[in-house]
Amino acid sequence: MGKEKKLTEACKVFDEFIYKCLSRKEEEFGNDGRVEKEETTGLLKSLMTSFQGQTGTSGDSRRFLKDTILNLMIAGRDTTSTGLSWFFYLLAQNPSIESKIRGEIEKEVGDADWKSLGVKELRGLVYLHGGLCEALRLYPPVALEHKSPYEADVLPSGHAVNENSKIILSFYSMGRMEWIWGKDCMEFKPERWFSEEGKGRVKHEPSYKFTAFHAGPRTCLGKEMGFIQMKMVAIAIIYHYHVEVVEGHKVCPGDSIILQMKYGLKVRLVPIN
Ligand code: HEM
Repeated sequence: MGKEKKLTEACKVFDEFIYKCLSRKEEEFGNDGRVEKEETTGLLKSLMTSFQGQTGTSGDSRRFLKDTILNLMIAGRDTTSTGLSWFFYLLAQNPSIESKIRGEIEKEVGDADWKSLGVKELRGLVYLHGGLCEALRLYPPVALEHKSPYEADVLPSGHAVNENSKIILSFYSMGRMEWIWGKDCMEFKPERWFSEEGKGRVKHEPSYKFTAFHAGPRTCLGKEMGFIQMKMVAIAIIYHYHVEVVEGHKVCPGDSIILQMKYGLKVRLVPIN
């Protein structure tokens, strides 16, 4: 019926797609299904190597692998794309920051072969890193979280909770609280993330303060990967284009688990000469 039927059909499409990818890789490995460690490149091959013989709770090793891949796809897709949309929206409101980031990219990356860009080169892009952190602070893709305690407990605030309590955390609100981020908490300010110890270094903020990736034992496993993906896309766009939001286009959050834009982000890309 309705949404449930659509969801069941969508799950089937996902499963078929992932099983097909698995079959292709299995063919590469030959009939005995063994994967030699030295040959392993890419995420799928790495997972297949590490999961050999493991079945998870399903008791089926192929299903376990499929579910893990699906989990990574769901966790890592809309979060990074939503983070990037809000980042470009904020850049469009702050063209001077866009220019500073472009200057940094030209200095640190320049005409380098884009395909060979690695984590080392990305580390030097502190302005870009600060800008992305600001976008995630002001518009965290996972804006709300809820948790229930395992057993009755007392929170550090003094509030008593029991196993039926539902604790709602608003990362969106926390990113905009003056007592956490200071008087300029509503400003998009990449400099907030510069270390005071030395030029060109990023300031570390504890995950219980910068909560976009959650904190504690169930913190995001793909944080570093998410930053790498967002930086690669941001560099490629900012280096070549100035981004303008189309005049009159309405930007506001939609009603979804992920803080997506209700009407998307319509932009005009103006080539940089
Ligand atoms: C801007 C990008 C991202 C943001 C803001 C983000 C945010 C989060 C948050 C808030 C959680 C906690 C969810 C919860 O407890 O209910 C989480 C969990 C998780 N994330 Fe991310 N994420 C991002 C990118 C990624 C990427 C790229 C991957 C992997 C490809 C990934 C994999 C995961 C996984 C596997 C978990 C579950 C961890 C666990 O429960 O033990 N994330 N993420």
